[in-house]
Amino acid sequence: MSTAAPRTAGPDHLWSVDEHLDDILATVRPLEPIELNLLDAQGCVLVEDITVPVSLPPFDNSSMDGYAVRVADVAGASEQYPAALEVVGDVAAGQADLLHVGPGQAARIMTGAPLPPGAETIVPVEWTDGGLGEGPVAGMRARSLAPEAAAGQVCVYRPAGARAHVRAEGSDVKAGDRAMEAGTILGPPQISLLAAIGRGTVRVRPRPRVVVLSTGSELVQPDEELGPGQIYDSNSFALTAAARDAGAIAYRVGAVADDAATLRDTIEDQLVRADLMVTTGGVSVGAYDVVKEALSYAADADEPGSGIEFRKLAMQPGKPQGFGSIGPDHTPLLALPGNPVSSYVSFELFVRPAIRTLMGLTDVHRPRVRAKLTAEKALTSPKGRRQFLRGRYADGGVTPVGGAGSHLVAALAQADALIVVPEDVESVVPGAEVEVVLLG
Ligand SMILES: Nc1nc2c(c(=O)[nH]1)N[C@H]1C(S)=C(S)[C@@H](COP(=O)(O)OP(=O)(O)OC[C@H]3O[C@@H](n4cnc5c(N)ncnc54)[C@H](O)[C@@H]3O)O[C@H]1N2
Ligand code: MOO
Repeated sequence: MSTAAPRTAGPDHLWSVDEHLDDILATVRPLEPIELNLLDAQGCVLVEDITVPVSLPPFDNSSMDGYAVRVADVAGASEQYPAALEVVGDVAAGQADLLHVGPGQAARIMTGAPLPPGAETIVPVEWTDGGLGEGPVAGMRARSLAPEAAAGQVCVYRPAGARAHVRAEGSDVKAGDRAMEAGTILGPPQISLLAAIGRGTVRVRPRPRVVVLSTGSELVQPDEELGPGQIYDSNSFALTAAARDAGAIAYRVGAVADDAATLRDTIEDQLVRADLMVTTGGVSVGAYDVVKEALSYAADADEPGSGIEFRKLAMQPGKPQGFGSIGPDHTPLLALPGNPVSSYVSFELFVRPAIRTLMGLTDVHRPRVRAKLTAEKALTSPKGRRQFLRGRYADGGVTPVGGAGSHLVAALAQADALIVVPEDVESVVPGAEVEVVLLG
């Protein structure tokens, strides 16, 4: 059950970081599972148990290029007294018609090829003369150079015990075994196993589709000319990248001008491809703070809990925030503040866990560690605010980069961690232990 403050908390209620996060996580639900092609399921959470349909390996096969022989025929073989065997032909990987290896015989065999009937063990080619009669060889001649299959006689210089260099059927997994459990996150090794047992599709929770929309009439897209008073739109890029990093399929919508009707239309147009919407800017108390203005219409009296609520949080940066749901499908929407550091920190603390919850992941938060503060002077923090300063973490220590200003994107680009200064702490001296969020 959520410990979040009720939606009716009122405009003057100062929300804690935890209350706001709890409210978001109590609202956002994992997406419904779908069947996806294996590679489209990368990074997704499996929702079915996977049973192995066919053993791996499916048949006894050779782990070396060499000769398939009978144990007794090579017992006691040495360079001085080689065992001379009649070569009956080749067994290549994928070959269906297998030769029979009788007493005194050998079949030239390739790695991965089935152990032919009659053969009991494999002698690597390096332990033989390769059929050339000129002492030990380093390998076989390429098929392009010697297209005829092996024939004639081979001299074996070493004995081999029963089933040496044989990979037994089912030695990896057996038919009927549980290969993977629901809840597994599909990384490359898991995708490898699924493909190996013949699964082309799997049932998973899909990646959420996240639409990122920035607002502000001052914003210009990169590569364009800056006019007076204008700045480049960095938030929509930063947050689209962050959404992808969190596991989402992210769509960036370039900056929308500070006009409530345009913003409303744009949001409505985008809803069709969104499991989650993120906006930046326009949530403060200015006359042009258009997100607040545009989304205040969204509450639906017939749908308790719908609509976007704008709040003040006891944190820095990231004080003004909006959260709620919008549109016929009650798509969750997080309205983040416009200052670039504020929007990025807010994303890390609130949007990333929401995306990971939609994916059905249980571990939705960035890892946190304790670290020793390395700094020339004490850090200061406003009373009653949880502060998230940018820092660099290494070897159990953390060093602040840049100041507390929420416009400092150059310092943000140097940071790999957030230093957390709790609400009741106004100063942290160098050498003190602090909590650190690792940004990965
Ligand atoms: N009188 C008050 N003013 C402000 C308060 C307050 O409590 N009282 N809160 C401040 C805090 S804290 C924040 S954070 C900001 C939040 O403002 P908005 O969310 O309304 O954002 P904007 O006003 O649109 O922009 C703020 C700042 O960030 C720049 N910006 C916006 N979008 C982008 C973008 N996509 N890329 C790069 N930079 C962007 C924008 O130009 C502004 O400089 O409000 C404070 N004010
Ligand atoms: O909260 Mo604002 O995000 O401090 O700059």
